Amino acid sequence: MAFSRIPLFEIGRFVFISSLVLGLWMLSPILLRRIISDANGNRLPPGPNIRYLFLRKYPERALQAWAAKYGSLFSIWMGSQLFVVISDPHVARDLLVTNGAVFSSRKRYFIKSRTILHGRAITASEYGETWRHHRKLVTQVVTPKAIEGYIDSLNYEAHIMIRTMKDDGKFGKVPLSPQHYVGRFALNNMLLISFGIRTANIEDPLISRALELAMEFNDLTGVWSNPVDFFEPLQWLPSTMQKRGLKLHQDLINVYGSMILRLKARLDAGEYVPECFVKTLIQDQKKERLDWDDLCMLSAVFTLGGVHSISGIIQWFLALIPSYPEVALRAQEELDRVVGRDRLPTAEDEANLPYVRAIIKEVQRVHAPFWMATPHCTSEDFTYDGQYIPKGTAVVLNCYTLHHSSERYEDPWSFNPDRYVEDELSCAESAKLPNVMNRDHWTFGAGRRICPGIHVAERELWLAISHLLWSFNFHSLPDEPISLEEYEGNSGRTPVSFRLRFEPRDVHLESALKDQHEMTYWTL
Ligand code: HEM
Repeated sequence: MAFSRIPLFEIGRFVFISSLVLGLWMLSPILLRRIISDANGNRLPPGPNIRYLFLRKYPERALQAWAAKYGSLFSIWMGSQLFVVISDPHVARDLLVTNGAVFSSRKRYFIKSRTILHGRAITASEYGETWRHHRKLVTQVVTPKAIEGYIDSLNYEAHIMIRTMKDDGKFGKVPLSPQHYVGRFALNNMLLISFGIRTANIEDPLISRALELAMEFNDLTGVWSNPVDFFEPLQWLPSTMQKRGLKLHQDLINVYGSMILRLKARLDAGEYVPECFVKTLIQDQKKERLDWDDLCMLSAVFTLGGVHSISGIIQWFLALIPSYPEVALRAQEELDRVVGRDRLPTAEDEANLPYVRAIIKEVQRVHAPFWMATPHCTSEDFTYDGQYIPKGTAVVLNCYTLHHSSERYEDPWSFNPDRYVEDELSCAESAKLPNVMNRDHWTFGAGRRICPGIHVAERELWLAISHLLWSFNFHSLPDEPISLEEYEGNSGRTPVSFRLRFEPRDVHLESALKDQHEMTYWTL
């Protein structure tokens, strides 16, 4: 064998030199921080003098410690990629909003952008014409006006969620894991907007399949979780992550692409197809110059993006609420006073229920699903307050630190809905406040890439959480503690699976739901 003829000495020398090169590269920030500067000698924001290859679990804790040490704007290398991390509301506004023309691109992550999404799906698109076009296509189906057109369906899905939880929970006798029920609620809403359909019943196999794909997406697309994203030589080698990414790309096409083809066949045959996002995409395909990858990735990630995020926040609410019976009680008193016990709350009731609204905002603050938002990327060199941020730097919004700042929130580590009880603004309105210290939270990101689904997300969260509070008392199980520290997922976070008993508050639940049955709008 040729290999056996290489002297041991040569192998040892190779290992020694490679380790030395790698070691020097890992420590190169010591030097780079001294030599990288703009024309006026402004250096990079401060930060650790070592390159990291990844931070897999709970990266927000490291961000919190680094923000305390290096300040509100620090820099860090993940492998070959330079990041800056924003941990202050004023810096977030100055960079992401005021200078949005420079701070609104995306880094081309190897796993998320190149392997799974092929650079498509809005979230992975670099800043420019294509992104603008695709974002416009999405935005028009989720404007407040568009939502009014399907608000009854969102309301209906909230009723059905409560109904199935009541029935399967045998009136509070059988403990339930809420994941599947709230996941279906969020999925049905997105399926309606995207394809004009809903899953037929709680056993529909599409629910488990869609939730599985959303979970896999969250696991594979952590901001700092994959060394292969930041260390290029690994990209030339086959790896488990790449294999999973390729499979996920194919699975998304199999599930969502096949639905697109069926919808297109109906259109081609001149059959009735309800107004929905995918119908618009197909009809405008030529005008918008959308290829097959665009169609699949736009519709798949639009649908999937609105599932785990919304279902995650509802699950965090349910994980928290048994520990705060006084909060549930006060919300229920408010609901009973304003809505009464003859019907479930509707979207119109929201303005008259400030405490329920405050609970939702507080859950979004203490359990934002994306502690690091989705990193932006600079498209030009920029100098901010004497600190140089080169073109191509990835920019992380450190929501964990922002949401636990004692300058902005009194007693920030406690769950206290009262802090929002006077806040009459929606999250979308709050994001536009000129004084950022009054902004409610940063859960939906910031600037030109702020979540375009924010209006529909707010509507859904309101309906789901107000319906749950109106309907049930929530009981945790004595032998099954619920962790509020750990979570699943690397990009979007959801609580570790838990069970509760959902006990109907009284007999009124049964009569309020008596006309609510599973139905089908249209099938694909
Ligand atoms: C509670 C639910 C949701 C949360 C917390 C959430 C959060 C986020 C965040 C943090 C971003 C990145 C923003 C940035 O780059 O600054 C984002 C982007 C995005 N979200 Fe959401 N989202 C939610 C629901 C939805 C829904 C329901 C939809 C679809 C209707 C949606 C579609 C998108 C899309 C397409 C992007 C990419 C925008 C771009 O890159 O320009 N999201 N979301």
